[in-house]
Amino acid sequence: MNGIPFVKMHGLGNDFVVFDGRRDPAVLDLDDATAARIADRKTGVGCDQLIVIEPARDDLADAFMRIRNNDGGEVQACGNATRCVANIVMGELGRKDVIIETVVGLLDANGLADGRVTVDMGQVKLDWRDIPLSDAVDTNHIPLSLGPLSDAVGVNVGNPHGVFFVDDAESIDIEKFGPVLEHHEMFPERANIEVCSIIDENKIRMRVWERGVGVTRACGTGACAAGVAAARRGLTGRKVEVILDGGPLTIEWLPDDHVLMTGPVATSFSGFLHASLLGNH
Ligand SMILES: N[C@H](CCC[C@H](N)C(=O)O)C(=O)O
Repeated sequence: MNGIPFVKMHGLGNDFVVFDGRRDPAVLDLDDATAARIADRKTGVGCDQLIVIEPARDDLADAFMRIRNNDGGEVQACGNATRCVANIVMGELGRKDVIIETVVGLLDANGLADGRVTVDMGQVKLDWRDIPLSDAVDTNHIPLSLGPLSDAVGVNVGNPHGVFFVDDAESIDIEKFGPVLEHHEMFPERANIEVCSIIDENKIRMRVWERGVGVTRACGTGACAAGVAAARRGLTGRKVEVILDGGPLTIEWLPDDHVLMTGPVATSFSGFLHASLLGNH
């Protein structure tokens, strides 16, 4: 069978096509259009994010992870994919602690006995300039409202998030409000939009509209943003379980502003990408 090998993986249903650019240089330096073609759920393999594992640049890292959304755009962070890539690298190296490099820094990952993976997603940023926002506002109360959503919390987890709290997250038409908020002028780099309801001081229900993708079953960086936002508002403690459409993630916001995310990894299938999808006819 010819073609470029890939592995189809997911984290709570947030799904990925994972290529190994260390072995297949043809998948290095993909352009946005090619990435979108591969991610297309009808004529490509189909995924929320397209991931390419590359050789590490930093001597401390075991591998570099490049992340592209379903729309082909390259982004800075993807928590669920980080667990999947870490799981691959742990298997290659035969150890449970690995370091995954991204465009925004080094992420420590640790494999647990139950098969889940904990990733230190780095230090969250809370200043308006770092979200980023277009106005110098208090990021704990962003003056943004649309329909039933108002008073967002801005959090950067390597990527931008706008977190809204409501009484019942399930009742919000996120397909209607998500795209408008994703592209709102308040977010110069657009934003991932989370809609959350507090179950108790240790548990949050969250749904997500992802930048460059749409509604996904789970978003690791979004869960980190929701956990931090809830703690900032005094709605929960600093360690919470975030219940996503696809299942739970455990999030802990440490005193040094690092955020730990723990969750599962799953592999669906392996395959071979036909060269025509790479634009090589
Ligand atoms: N699903 C990913 C988030 C991808 C974020 C991406 N949509 C962006 O544009 O930042 C996660 O598990 O963290």
